[in-house]
Amino acid sequence: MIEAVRVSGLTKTYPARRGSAHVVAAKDVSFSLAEGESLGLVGESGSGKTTVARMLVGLAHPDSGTIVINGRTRERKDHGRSARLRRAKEVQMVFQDPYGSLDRRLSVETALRDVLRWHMPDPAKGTVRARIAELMDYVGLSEKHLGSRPHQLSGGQRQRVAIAKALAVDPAVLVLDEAVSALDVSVQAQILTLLNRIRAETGVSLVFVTHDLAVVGEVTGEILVMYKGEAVEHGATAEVLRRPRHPYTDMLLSSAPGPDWHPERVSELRAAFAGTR
Ligand SMILES: Nc1ncnc2c1ncn2[C@@H]1O[C@H](COP(=O)(O)OP(=O)(O)OP(=O)(O)O)[C@@H](O)[C@H]1O
Repeated sequence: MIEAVRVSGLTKTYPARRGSAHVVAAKDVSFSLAEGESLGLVGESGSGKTTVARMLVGLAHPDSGTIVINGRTRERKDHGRSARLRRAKEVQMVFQDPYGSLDRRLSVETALRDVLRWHMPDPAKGTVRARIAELMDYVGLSEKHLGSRPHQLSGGQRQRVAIAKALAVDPAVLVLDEAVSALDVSVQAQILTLLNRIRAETGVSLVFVTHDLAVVGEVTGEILVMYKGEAVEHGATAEVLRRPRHPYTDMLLSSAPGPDWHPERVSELRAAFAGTR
């Protein structure tokens, strides 16, 4: 099994601001992920999921700990064009709001072409066009969408374009931060199916950040549950969802609407969990 990601002891503290104390957003978080596998990072709002995701893609820097992707340890001093290109091929991120990664002025074709040109300064004739067609096919969009600008597409289609853009450079790891949270359930299901297919076909590893346990059950083999910056439970998704060992996971499951949902259990579990801290 080839390891795509190894994260060890990641810690990140945001300094105190006027009127508020410092925040330990991530504390000693460790996990690894094999090529072509997927990991769910779950927890309530503020539990530190996004902080870990941002550190993975280099948008935030850990105070301590290491990130190794494709066998290379991330160095803070890595900058310049070649370092940026290399990092882009290591890891890409898809956000909840596709406008975060899509320029409203650019057509789908131009957006994809720009990324590909950046990575292939001198492509052989027809290579870029062929790769655009391949990417569109991957994400289930047709040629007629090539001329569309983001606002002319549906939310699901925009997210497909954001995924195509992220995949354009053939990254080892794709980090998806609440990438389907804003979509209708039926569109969500289509995008999750698409991600499963892409993972199987390309071998890309997925880190799926979400507060939604139903989503995590659909697309991840492993789950890491975060609470106040710490990883409180980590295991096979099916096992953790079926038999959570930590009271916080139990609480998350009980607060997620589903066939076994017992709202009255939430405050009980919350109190029990507070007692374990
Ligand atoms: N740039 C920042 N400056 C100061 N504090 C921050 C910053 N980013 C995050 N935090 C704090 O760090 C903690 C973890 O935030 P983070 O966004 O990682 O959590 P999350 O689980 O992803 O939550 P959400 O789902 O709401 O984004 C929170 O208390 C948050 O307020």
